[in-house]
Amino acid sequence: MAAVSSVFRRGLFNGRVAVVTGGGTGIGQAIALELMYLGCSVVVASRKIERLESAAKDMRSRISQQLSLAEGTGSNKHAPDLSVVKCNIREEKEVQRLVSSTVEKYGRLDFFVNNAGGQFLSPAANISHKGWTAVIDTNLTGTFLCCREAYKQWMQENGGAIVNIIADMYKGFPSMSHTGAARAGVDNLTKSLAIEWADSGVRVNALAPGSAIYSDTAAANYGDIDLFSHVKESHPTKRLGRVEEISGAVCFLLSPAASFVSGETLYVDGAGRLYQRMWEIPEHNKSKAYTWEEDSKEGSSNSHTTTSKL
Ligand SMILES: CCCCCCC/C=C/C(=O)SCCNC(=O)CCNC(=O)[C@H](O)C(C)(C)COP(=O)(O)OP(=O)(O)OC[C@H]1O[C@@H](n2cnc3c(N)ncnc32)[C@H](O)[C@@H]1OP(=O)(O)O
Ligand SMILES: NC(=O)C1=CN([C@@H]2O[C@H](COP(=O)(O)OP(=O)(O)OC[C@H]3O[C@@H](n4cnc5c(N)ncnc54)[C@H](OP(=O)(O)O)[C@@H]3O)[C@@H](O)[C@H]2O)C=CC1
Repeated sequence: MAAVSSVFRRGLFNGRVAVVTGGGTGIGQAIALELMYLGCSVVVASRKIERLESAAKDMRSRISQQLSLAEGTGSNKHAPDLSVVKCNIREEKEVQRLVSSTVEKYGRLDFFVNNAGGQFLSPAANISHKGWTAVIDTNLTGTFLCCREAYKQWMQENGGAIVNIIADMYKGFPSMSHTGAARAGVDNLTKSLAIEWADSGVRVNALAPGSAIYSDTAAANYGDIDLFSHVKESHPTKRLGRVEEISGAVCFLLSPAASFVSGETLYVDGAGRLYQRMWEIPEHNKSKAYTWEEDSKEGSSNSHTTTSKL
């Protein structure tokens, strides 16, 4: 049984309740596991209910084994609970039900982690309207709906903390322009909500994982294209990131250690955004320099008369 651990102190989140969208796979699963390890009950939500339920079964075993080992006993009065909810974050009513059923079941909602998301590789010129809409609806609108419902149904009156998982779109996102645009939208939404909801005691932050956090499900999304090996070679660390390197940072943002951190985007990317070359530009001579010589030539479309300059 694979281990679960944390650099944070055990019991840090005892009695707390979190929703983690996309919490059955990859990064979301690690976030859910670390929160549970720290005492938080978690609701994981996504579309594929069978995969989610099977993941939850495995997660419960891992956590109960880990907690028993750590306590040196088979029982733990703070044992955190794990629930699954089928939810497509693109559907407003499903998001409303996700939040209402969580509040109904647990009587509170302290943390909301907007992790669900994704995209496909494509040059911008080939993205269909439907494909663009699918990615924007998932990553931008879905995240907005989750934030809004968490706030309206619980956090407005009771406070809380939200973390929005975005992506490394610091320099644009060629080959995934739809997700770059959506995540930049969430980056900005995060700042707006941090201000609008400050008077309710709600902190809202974003976390941008570097483009190299390996999980089988993340890799499977790209079929035969070995995206992660490609990224690894051009990464300053010369390795891939691990899901627990993201979950620890999410736990930090949710914890009292970040009580004065809001409206921030934390890049967890091993400096990848500062270094990575992510798009090959073929040799070409299409970039024409502006020169005063050309500009002032008789008949040039850019030439100005003295009058027009005034
Ligand atoms: C050099 C670059 C380095 C990049 C590094 C990588 C960094 C990022 C890593 C990650 O994010 S890993 C996580 C990956 N996980 C996911 O992406 C999972 C979630 N993804 C999805 O659910 C889909 O990708 C989706 C498109 C967001 C939604 O899919 P869904 O199944 O719900 O939509 P559909 O209704 O099937 O499709 C709608 C529409 O979208 C177009 N489309 C979908 N997939 C592709 C594709 N592979 N290629 C081209 N176009 C696609 C298409 O128009 C679909 O409509 P139809 O044609 O099917 O009618
Ligand atoms: N891995 C990486 O290198 C990076 C990842 N990210 C982002 O991190 C997040 C987690 O990705 P990762 O764990 O790597 O990849 P995964 O593919 O494992 O995770 C994506 C998760 O999102 C869920 N999901 C997708 N669409 C929806 C939807 N419409 N409604 C509800 N749930 C949905 C999926 O579940 P289901 O199919 O059951 O709905 C799945 O659990 C994503 O937002 C991803 O884009 C960002 C940068 C880099």
